[in-house]
Amino acid sequence: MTFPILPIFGKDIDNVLIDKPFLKLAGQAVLDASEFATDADILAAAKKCSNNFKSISIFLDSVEQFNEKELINILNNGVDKIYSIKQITFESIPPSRLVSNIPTGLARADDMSLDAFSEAVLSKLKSDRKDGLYTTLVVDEAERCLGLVYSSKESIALAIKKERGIYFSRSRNEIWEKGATSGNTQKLISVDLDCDSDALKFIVGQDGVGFCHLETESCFGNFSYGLVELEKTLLNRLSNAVEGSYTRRLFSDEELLNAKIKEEAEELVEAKGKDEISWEAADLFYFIMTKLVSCGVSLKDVENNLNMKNLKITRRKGDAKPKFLKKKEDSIVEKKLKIDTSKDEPVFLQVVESSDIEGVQGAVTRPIQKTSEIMHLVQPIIENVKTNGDKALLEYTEKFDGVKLTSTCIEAPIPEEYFEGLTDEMKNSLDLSIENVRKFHAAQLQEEPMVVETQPGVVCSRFPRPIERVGLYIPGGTAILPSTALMLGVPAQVAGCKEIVFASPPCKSDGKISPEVAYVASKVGASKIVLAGGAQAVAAMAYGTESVPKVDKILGPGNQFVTAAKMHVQNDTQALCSIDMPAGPSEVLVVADEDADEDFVASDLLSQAEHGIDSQVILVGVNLSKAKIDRIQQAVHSQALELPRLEIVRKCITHSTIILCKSYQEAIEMSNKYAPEHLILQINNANDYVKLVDNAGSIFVGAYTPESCGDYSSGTNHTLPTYGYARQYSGCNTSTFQKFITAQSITPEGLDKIGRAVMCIAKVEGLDGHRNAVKIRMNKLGLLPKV
Ligand SMILES: NC(=O)c1ccc[n+]([C@@H]2O[C@H](COP(=O)([O-])OP(=O)(O)OC[C@H]3O[C@@H](n4cnc5c(N)ncnc54)[C@H](O)[C@@H]3O)[C@@H](O)[C@H]2O)c1
Ligand SMILES: N[C@H](CO)Cc1c[nH]c[nH+]1
Ligand SMILES: [Zn+2]
Repeated sequence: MTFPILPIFGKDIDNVLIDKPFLKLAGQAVLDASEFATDADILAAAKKCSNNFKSISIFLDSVEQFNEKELINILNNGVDKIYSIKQITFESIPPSRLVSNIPTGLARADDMSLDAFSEAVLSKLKSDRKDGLYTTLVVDEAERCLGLVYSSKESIALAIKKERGIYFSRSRNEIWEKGATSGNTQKLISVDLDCDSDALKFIVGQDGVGFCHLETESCFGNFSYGLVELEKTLLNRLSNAVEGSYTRRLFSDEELLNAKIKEEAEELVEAKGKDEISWEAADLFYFIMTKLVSCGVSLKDVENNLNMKNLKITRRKGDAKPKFLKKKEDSIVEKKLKIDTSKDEPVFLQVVESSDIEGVQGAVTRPIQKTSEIMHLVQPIIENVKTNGDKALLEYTEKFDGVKLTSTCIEAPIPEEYFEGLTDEMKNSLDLSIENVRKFHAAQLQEEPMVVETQPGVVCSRFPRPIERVGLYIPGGTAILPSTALMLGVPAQVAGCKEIVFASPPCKSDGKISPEVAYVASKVGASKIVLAGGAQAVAAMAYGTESVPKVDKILGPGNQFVTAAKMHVQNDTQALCSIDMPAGPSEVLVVADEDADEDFVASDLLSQAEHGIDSQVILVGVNLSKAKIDRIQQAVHSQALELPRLEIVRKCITHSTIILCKSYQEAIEMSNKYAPEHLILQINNANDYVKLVDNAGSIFVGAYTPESCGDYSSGTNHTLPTYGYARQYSGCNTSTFQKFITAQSITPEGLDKIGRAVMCIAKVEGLDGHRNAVKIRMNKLGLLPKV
């Protein structure tokens, strides 16, 4: 702050500013404390000043006028400095804030004339230019540069007098009032001198289209779209937004706006990585700015507040309020479960009645990010891999998986070192699982063509062909999944795919793939293992790179980045690549009745909860008593505490629920609506209810059928549709690795049977070429009457 005048105000500050508005241009003010009785009076005056001045200080004759606590209070509430002739030092007050030397330029505001004010500025200025002018930087209220101009002593005096942007035009050699002809005028807000007093800074409020004669906001073009521009847009929308628009809805529905702020804040909390965090933060800023504008609070007000907080000399401890650290229902549940929470925070599921429509809606909402948001994050990754191939792949592996590799793939035959550490027990377990999966998938293989004679002489057939080159994604972010390798590799082999490529993120510690995944890869005849994960692995297989072959279909589960990338490439005709299904974060819905074993129920819920924080587990209870619910919650809690992935489980459980139904029928309907990846029936006569299931990836029937068996060894596939896609997708099966070709063969007799129908329909479609292809043949066969 180098303005040469520091006006000192007494109690009558308002009237003085009405009489002498030019004083505001100093941008700084001092309050004479001798005119105020208490620290509260000083702060009230300082608050009033804060609208007009960037900096406010206090002048004390004697520091003893206030005690230490009061001085701290003054400095903690936006006062920059306390000037005091008689000095005392306090340990808790920095010497830079309690100053004994009286600043230069201090002058009584009520005695100050306009001429004296201008003269004080002009006498301080020196010009280093031949024409005697002063370089003047013009900035807006957010201190964004509008342009560079020149001022003369006369133009400065006039600018101060009229409080407008008035400069000296070198081209016209005359005083120039900005906007006098264009209407793009400027209100002068404050004037600063630079460190050696040879240049000025005018802070102005710019009216009209902007500062530049080319009608841009600044002489350097328009400003980029940051918070200041967002504020302008929203202010504009506040007065002009069309009825029915989203912004209008937000302005008029406070509850919706507040809910969006909470929602975006939560998404920001959960966001990871620079891109995702900046994306979520931008969303949050949007809703916050909407709230500010709708409440008449400006960005400047917020900045003033930040400034004030920055001046605090004592700070609060900053702990979060308990309600944000613990779930609201904790206390009830603690009582109910009688859990010693001092040792272990309870792991419990929310409970809702099926009649609570909103509660159920919340319970069955999957904790996933909007596809559009994830797409925005994966698209640049895909484009980069498409353009830069292996180089980009290696860079992303270093960035996301923390491994610096020199080559992207392991080629078959996989070198021995990759199998190190594989025990016989593990090999036998994998062999048993592979065999069961092979049996079940081989049984699905249709080898003979299907032949149907639809009319005498019209033979239609259909036969399968393997998809030639398949890319199998084996997740490896939070857990290494050799079971997924076999669930995908075995049916690919059974179907007869010619090239099987595996992709999986490499292990952080040694940059390798797990020996179990390597073992399965060699058993199913994979030609390569791409050491990469996420969107980058999907892109590499979809488009091919120098080392990764382009495949025809990509299969396999993965997190939201993997799923979004699969969906992107399948929509890109350039990739010419299909996918199996959106198989995202694991989920389970367990239907249990009063007779279900609570330990079994809890273990099934936890087995999927441990997959990832974005997994979801739901228990649909049929006529469960309160005591039963408590026992299930207790079992979930005590089993969870023993799990190594407890922290993941805890997060998953925060969006997992028990829904209470009144009948088996209602429970199955609830499940059909949710369309779970896995449905577990732990109810009496479970088999009888299978026929009522319309939507589910895979069903586990009866108390002794844990979902884990399907995950590993029984024979069914564990790559299954999630997000509710079980409504329209099947889980992975042998036909997922095949396509079907149809063929037909027609004899003259057959042509006689269907030819007229073909001609008739072709005619109505206006496709005479089609009609002719039949007509010519039928004519030659003498099947049509001569005309
Ligand atoms: N539906 C099914 O059939 C099925 C089967 C098995 C597993 N799953 C699910 O698969 C998922 C596996 O997820 P995972 O994370 O453990 O492994 P993953 O291999 O799917 O994902 C790990 C990769 O994600 C990428 N990634 C991580 N953070 C990123 C970021 N901020 N930006 C861009 N990329 C990023 C990295 O490249 C990393 O290699 C789990 O949700 C699990 O529930 C589903
Ligand atoms: N349950 C997962 C599918 O949602 C598959 C899996 C692999 N390993 C253990 N489980
Ligand atoms: Zn599982």
